[in-house]
Amino acid sequence: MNAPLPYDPQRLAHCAGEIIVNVRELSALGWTPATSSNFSRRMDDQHVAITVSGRDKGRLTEADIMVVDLDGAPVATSQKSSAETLLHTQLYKRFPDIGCVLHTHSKVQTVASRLYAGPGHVHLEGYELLKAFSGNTTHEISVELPVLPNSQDMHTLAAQVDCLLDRQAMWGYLIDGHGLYAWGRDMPEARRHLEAFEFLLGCELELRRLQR
Ligand SMILES: CSC[C@@H](O)[C@@H](O)C(=O)COP(=O)(O)O
Ligand SMILES: [Zn+2]
Repeated sequence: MNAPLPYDPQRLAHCAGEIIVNVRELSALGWTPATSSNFSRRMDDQHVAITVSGRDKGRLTEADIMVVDLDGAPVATSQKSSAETLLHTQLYKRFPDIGCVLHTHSKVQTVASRLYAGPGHVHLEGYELLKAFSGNTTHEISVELPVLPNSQDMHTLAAQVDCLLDRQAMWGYLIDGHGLYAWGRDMPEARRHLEAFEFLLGCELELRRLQR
């Protein structure tokens, strides 16, 4: 007889459903080219539903979502989780109220990451849409979106993210030449943050083009 699962399978089905529906829409926008991007949802205080590595994110089914623990180790499966699992689990481990992490590779995000890698951040100021980030109530603020150097070593990247989180509150970061990470307490909040970053980065790129 199989050992009982250490998590609630109905909770996994719910989280997988949420990921599949939302990621299909993000993919239709062209934000997940060539199997890139990864997505996760907290299931409980010890388990995370996350995309299996290498899958076409525009065609996810329940078989493409697996469970890892907060250290990123697979739970009750031999599937291989996202190559960037550690960047998800570090956020769930650090912030018990974070419930969803979304990572995409849109062209806007990738171009912006290249242009702002030098300064190491994108300065966003004066936009009404800054109110899309939870905690902000006015356009009269500024948000610094960090840009980290890319690495294939997730421990190096995670250490850089931890350093930033020690210094500032944030809802996302860019990785140079790579893409964007954004998160929130649940799927709608994470998605709102992701869409707000995408829109604001698009505005900054457009302004640079017009001011040339
Ligand atoms: C297809 S290149 C992109 C990958 O290297 C990676 O950055 C990515 O976002 C997807 O990796 P994955 O292991 O499928 O989660
Ligand atoms: Zn990636």
